[in-house]
Amino acid sequence: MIVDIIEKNVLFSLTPHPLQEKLCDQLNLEPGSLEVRRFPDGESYLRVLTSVKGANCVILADLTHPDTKYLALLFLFETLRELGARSIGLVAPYLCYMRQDRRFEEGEAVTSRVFAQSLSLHIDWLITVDPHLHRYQSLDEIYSIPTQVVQGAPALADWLRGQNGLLLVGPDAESEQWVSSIAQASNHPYVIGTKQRLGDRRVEVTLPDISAYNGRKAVIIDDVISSGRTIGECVRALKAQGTEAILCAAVHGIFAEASDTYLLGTGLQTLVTTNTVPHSSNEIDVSELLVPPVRHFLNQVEGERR
Ligand SMILES: O=P(O)(O)OC[C@H]1O[C@@H](O)[C@H](O)[C@@H]1O
Repeated sequence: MIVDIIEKNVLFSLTPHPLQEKLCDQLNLEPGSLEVRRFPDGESYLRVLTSVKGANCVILADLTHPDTKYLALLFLFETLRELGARSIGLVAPYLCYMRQDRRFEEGEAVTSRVFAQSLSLHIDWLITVDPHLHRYQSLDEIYSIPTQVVQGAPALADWLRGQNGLLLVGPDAESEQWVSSIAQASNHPYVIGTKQRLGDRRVEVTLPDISAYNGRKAVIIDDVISSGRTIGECVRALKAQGTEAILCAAVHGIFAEASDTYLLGTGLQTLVTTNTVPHSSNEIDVSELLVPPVRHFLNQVEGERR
């Protein structure tokens, strides 16, 4: 008997995401349908409404505020498996729990490692954009599944390319990896500041003397904006040196505790982010950067089947 192999690739997302439709269109994925709600006691209800028997499932997840979303995601992964999904991959454009990458104080949980170990138990592959790799060299140090990292820098460089008279500003040593590659690709000079973190919402940023770049617009570049204090401090330091035209472009705009409102109050003229995290500042689309790695993993699974 000859049995036809029917390839079925379905994309699910627990919450609306700006990349959902773009990825379905560009990768020819079927949009999966879910019923998700909360019971009065706060527990999650989840029902998969699309048939997934034999299908490769791609889950697109906004992992900001992960503690409120992670259990529902686990329910989704395990239910898809029970319903016969052939493979389950996760596209987490923003990968949470990457910043606590060591035990800074005795007794602290190294949450990046615990989270990675837990996620690795439920999925076959993971794709993310610019994870906060600071003390880890690669995701392989904490994830035991195949992973691919997409760099947001080319998308930011494209946005900056046609603009003249800019000075790119990285708030701290960590940001140099992104800022230097964006500066090179977009042909703008850059400077890097020094940051001292004094608490969750308290940082101090010092910038080098930028008088040689008088008259240029400053564009602060960072990977993630959470409390917004790093960017806010950068704005303050730029203003102290007489720079008034200040823009900010970041990969992941989490904007915790309405820090977008706080930032616009600091005198920032423009604030743009990529669409890794849904927000009104999402001017830079990264969908095209995500297509090749998703295709890679889907082809790999299909290759194994044949
Ligand atoms: O200052 P907030 O916005 O809270 O945190 C974001 C900053 O903290 C760092 O880990 C990031 O690279 C970024 O510079």
